[in-house]
Amino acid sequence: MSDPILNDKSEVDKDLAPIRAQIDAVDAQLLHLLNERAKLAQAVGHVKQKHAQPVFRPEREAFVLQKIAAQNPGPLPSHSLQTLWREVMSICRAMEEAVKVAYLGPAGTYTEQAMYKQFGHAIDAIDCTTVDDIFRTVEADGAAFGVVPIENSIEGAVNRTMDLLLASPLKICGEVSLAIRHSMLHKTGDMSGVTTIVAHPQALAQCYNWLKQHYPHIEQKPVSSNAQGAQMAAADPSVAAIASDIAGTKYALQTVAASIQDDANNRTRFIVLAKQLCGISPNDKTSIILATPNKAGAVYALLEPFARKGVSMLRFESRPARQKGWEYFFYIDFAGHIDEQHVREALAEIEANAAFYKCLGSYPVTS
Ligand SMILES: C=C(O[C@@H]1C=C(C(=O)O)C=C[C@H]1O)C(=O)O
Repeated sequence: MSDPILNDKSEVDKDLAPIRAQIDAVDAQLLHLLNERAKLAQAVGHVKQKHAQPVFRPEREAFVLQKIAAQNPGPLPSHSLQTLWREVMSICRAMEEAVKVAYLGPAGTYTEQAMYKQFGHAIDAIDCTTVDDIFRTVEADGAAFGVVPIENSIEGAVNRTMDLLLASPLKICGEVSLAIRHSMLHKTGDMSGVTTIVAHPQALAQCYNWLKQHYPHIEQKPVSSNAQGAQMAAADPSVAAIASDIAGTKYALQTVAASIQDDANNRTRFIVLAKQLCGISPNDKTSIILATPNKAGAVYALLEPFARKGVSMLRFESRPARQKGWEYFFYIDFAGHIDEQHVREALAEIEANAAFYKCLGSYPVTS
């Protein structure tokens, strides 16, 4: 007697065979088209080389991603296609040259995730130990780009990044927003012998209530990155780390508890640093730093051209000024690009009246 399961299987195979043949044919077309695209990127690379132009053009990539969403006939969701296209562009870009990107390492940090989200994986990633190191590396041409955290939805601004932006000649040419989900990680998963929980101070703060509820008596120790904490936990079972599941997998740790951050909508925004300025994209924002004379109504008066010229402010942060004479530096993000007429006019007035003015750059908005 014939085996019904085997029979079924051959029935399934018979039904699948023609569809799989079509998939193979589509793959062959995709393969051809992807290589055609790569050859065009190579041709673009030659032109750029001739004119000494940068390989990575964030504004052009933003246009490509916008077109993908606008022309998408479905059923694939646009955001998935955009993720795919970022990788396609990354691979095509690498045909011109693999761009060097400095990030806050070691491997397994959220900054690494943000970097790959922005640049795709076909890059030359350089891990740095501090935010200062990233600025220095890009300033010294050790990398064309740097990715650093700038603000978290719970903890607010990353002060070191803010302070370095004030002094550095580097420009902002992109931003990345990432959902931050922390896990409690341990070598075996058995927390009974754990005496120390390590993480970046921001991660410890983002899990404050959860830690108080679950491990109130275990000492918390800040380290320079969550991935460094994960490395420590991998080497010592008396240490547990708070980091991403990606870091957990990278360092062969068990997840004791997932999504332990106090706010489910915990997000961090990262910026991309470079020496190059970014052209106009479909949707831009601009970052500036200002200081006003210390008198009543000065901030209001200084920013009035924004209202008059129809420029929308997106973010307003202040940092104490260390120099004498000014009380605060104001870090302002607003909608628009410095090459747009109304923005240029508003900024010219603001610059003329400010005690201090610095433009950090215009760059594509990303969600
Ligand atoms: C091909 C280019 O170079 C890079 C790759 C891009 C792509 O693959 O679409 C787009 C912008 C650049 O970062 C280009 O500038 O057009």
